[in-house]
Amino acid sequence: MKVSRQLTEFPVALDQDTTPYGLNQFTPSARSLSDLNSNISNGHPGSSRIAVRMAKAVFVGDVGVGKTSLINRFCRDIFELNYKPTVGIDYEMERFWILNVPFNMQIWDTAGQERFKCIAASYYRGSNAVVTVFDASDLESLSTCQRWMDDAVGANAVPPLKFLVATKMDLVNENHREKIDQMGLRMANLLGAEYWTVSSKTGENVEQFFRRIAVLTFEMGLASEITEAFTRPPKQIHLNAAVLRTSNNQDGDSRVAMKKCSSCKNF
Ligand SMILES: Nc1nc2c(ncn2[C@@H]2O[C@H](COP(=O)(O)OP(=O)(O)OP(=O)(O)O)[C@@H](O)[C@H]2O)c(=O)[nH]1
Repeated sequence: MKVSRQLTEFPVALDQDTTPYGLNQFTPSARSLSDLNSNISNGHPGSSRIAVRMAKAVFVGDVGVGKTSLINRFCRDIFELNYKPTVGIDYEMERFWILNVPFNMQIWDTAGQERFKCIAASYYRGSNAVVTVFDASDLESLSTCQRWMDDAVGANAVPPLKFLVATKMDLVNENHREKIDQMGLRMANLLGAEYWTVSSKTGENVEQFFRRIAVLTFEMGLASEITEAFTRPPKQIHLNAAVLRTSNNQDGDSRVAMKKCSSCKNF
């Protein structure tokens, strides 16, 4: 069962750049990815005391290309033919369980309309993934993808993962698919992005696409934590309340002294 909830208030935009690796620097191994893929679900495997991990994905692209429809298909399993423009920005949170670890994906749906650009752009920071969307039945929307991607990625000190998504594939004639794929792939290569084709109307590839974002951002977060743990100075290791300090005395013995952490009331 998928858990989805919409917040009535926007949480504060993440202002920390927590992602140290971009797609170019970090290529997950096929084995670890398949392991993760076989262990990912949107359901609850049972209660867990493990801390919830979090990632932020931002969707950008021209007016009416299908950003909201894609998110709605995944989060609510609905599709509406009536076009309702996004005003400013919208937000969804989706819970995944990966290897029994709870993982929340913040999904930020930005407005394609130029007049909302400033509002939307203020939410680009702290993204772990940027998804640039174009309409496969209107290739003019492909030409603006580089600008959307550059703007969203450029707001992050740490490069996020990049995805280029062709929507409305149900409107594309079979004979044109190859041409769309060629053009989409060429643009994706230029952007350094992973390329996907989806249809929010039929649901084609939608679930797989979001799982892919979840798996890659989760794995990237872990890699980041591991790197941080191994590069942290060994002389200061915070263990909840205590600060353990290792010092060498003149005889070369290693001693461990416990010091009260300044922020801790009880020790
Ligand atoms: N046939 C078809 N129509 C789609 C698909 N995705 C979106 N649409 C239609 O395209 C129109 C625009 O979709 P939205 O999802 O609102 O587009 P958007 O990118 O969020 O637009 P803005 O909020 O203005 O930026 C709507 O009428 C949708 O029904 C699709 O996969 N297939």
